[in-house]
Amino acid sequence: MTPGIRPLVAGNWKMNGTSASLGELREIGHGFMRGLDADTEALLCVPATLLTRAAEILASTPVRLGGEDCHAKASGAHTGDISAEMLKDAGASHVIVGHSERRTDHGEDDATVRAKAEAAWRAGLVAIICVGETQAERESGATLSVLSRQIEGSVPASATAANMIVAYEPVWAIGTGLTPTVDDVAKAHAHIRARLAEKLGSEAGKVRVLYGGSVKPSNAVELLSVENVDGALVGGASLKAADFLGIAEAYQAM
Ligand SMILES: O=C(CO)COP(=O)(O)O
Repeated sequence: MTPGIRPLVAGNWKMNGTSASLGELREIGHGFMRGLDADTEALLCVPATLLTRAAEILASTPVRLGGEDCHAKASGAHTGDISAEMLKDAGASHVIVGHSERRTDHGEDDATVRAKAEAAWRAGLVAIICVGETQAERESGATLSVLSRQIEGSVPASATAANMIVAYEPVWAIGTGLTPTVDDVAKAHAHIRARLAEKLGSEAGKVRVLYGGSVKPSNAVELLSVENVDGALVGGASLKAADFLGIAEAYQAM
């Protein structure tokens, strides 16, 4: 945690969820209304097909909604793509950009990610910019240099703590059940904070830096109590209300 930063527990449903999953979403909303630590913010990033209904369900709860990606343009001839403006219109306040699955599956590079973050701001959304090294990069000792390059390339110079969140997601830890050691998480997050400070000055001290990659209720306290870890970006465990609420409860245990 970072003194003065309100932690955020964010879910990323990825390409999961149909109307049958809305019950879990409702339960998550109720869980946060039942008084989970008021100092912890909650966000669910869901497939665009669910946003409108999710917005209705979560309207009376403190849980915010996000998209999982956006196009860099506001509108136009881009079949199958969704703009930040459309996400906003459907009820989103946030959008994930540069997730490693987008970088890999769709060949998105840092410049694309930066353009998407700027598109998010144009639409009034908060951009959650993801960075993280692959297994091979980790094994070759390149973790910190990869993070430097991604921060340099993906984070626009006009980023602020109000319009951007950074998520450190080691690619090898996503969906594998593997997590870095607490020491490695601390080093990566301190490095990200330092690179942000070079770019954004004192504003960097207020930017939320989330950890993502196999976060679950049983490891949440350990991972979320690391210095400079200001919350979690949760994949698989955000699909079940009990698991997601269990992770959010980690902050009450601190
Ligand atoms: O990619 C992630 C969140 O964006 C992490 O996914 P898992 O929590 O399933 O490892």
